[in-house]
Amino acid sequence: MIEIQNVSTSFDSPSGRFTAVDDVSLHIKRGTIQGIIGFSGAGKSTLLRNINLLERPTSGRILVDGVDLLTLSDAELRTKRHDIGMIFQHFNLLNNLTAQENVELSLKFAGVGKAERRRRAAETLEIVDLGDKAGAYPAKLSGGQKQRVAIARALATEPKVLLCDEPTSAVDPRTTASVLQYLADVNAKFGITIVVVTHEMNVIKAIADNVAVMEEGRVVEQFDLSELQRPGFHPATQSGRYLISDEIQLDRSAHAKAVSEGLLNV
Ligand SMILES: Nc1ncnc2c1ncn2[C@@H]1O[C@H](COP(=O)(O)OP(=O)(O)OP(=O)(O)O)[C@@H](O)[C@H]1O
Repeated sequence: MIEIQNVSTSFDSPSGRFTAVDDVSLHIKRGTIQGIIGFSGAGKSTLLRNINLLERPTSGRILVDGVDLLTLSDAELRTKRHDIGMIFQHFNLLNNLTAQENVELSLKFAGVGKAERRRRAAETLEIVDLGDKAGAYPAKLSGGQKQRVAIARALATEPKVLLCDEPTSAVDPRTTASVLQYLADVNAKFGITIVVVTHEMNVIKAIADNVAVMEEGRVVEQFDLSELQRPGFHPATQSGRYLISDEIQLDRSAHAKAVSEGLLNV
């Protein structure tokens, strides 16, 4: 589904060229929830932003559904990005628009007509249980509600991939569980492939199928969440204490059902 091949991303800095992502290769299977974890500055957000070319890699290839994004024209890339939704730590909603209008805006950019925009935005807000907040401005919403509007906005164009950059870092622990539950449900219901960047292992443990550990721009280790008890983890994984974090309890029955029915091939 997502093939990250030998991707490097460098920036100019006052002290010279700085490599934020250093020769990373990662294969993310369709329908899985892939976690990316690491300390601050490890390159996680840059790698995530490489996937939709919000940050263009300096070298390497990014394939989404077999399409090499770096070969696309600007117009082709704009169209392809409708398949790749994204949510951010600080929600990135427009404060002068209502929840409904924020969601409609992404549909407008996707070229959807006015009546259809209205219908689809209302429908998508229902998915995150915010139908009753459609007319509310962001200032009147809690952090969790804002993130749910952001999820609705990302889902409105019916993406195949959802990129999540620290989706729960700006909300309290109880709201974290609720936001993660919506992400888990969206994955199970629509088979959307999700990539979650976080520095919190309990987030990864709650929803991810696989995790990649980043350190200094490199993926130093990848493992399946079922392997947590095995010995021999990389020092970065051990020093991050990623193996012993607290648990967040979610209802994963929809996920288990989707796997047993073959909707999700994890
Ligand atoms: N546009 C940019 N220009 C220059 N340097 C950048 C740019 N974007 C990121 N960096 C640098 O690249 C490194 C990796 O940043 P990145 O945000 O990807 O890390 P991260 O693991 O997501 O960290 P955090 O958890 O703090 O968000 C950092 O040192 C950062 O300062």
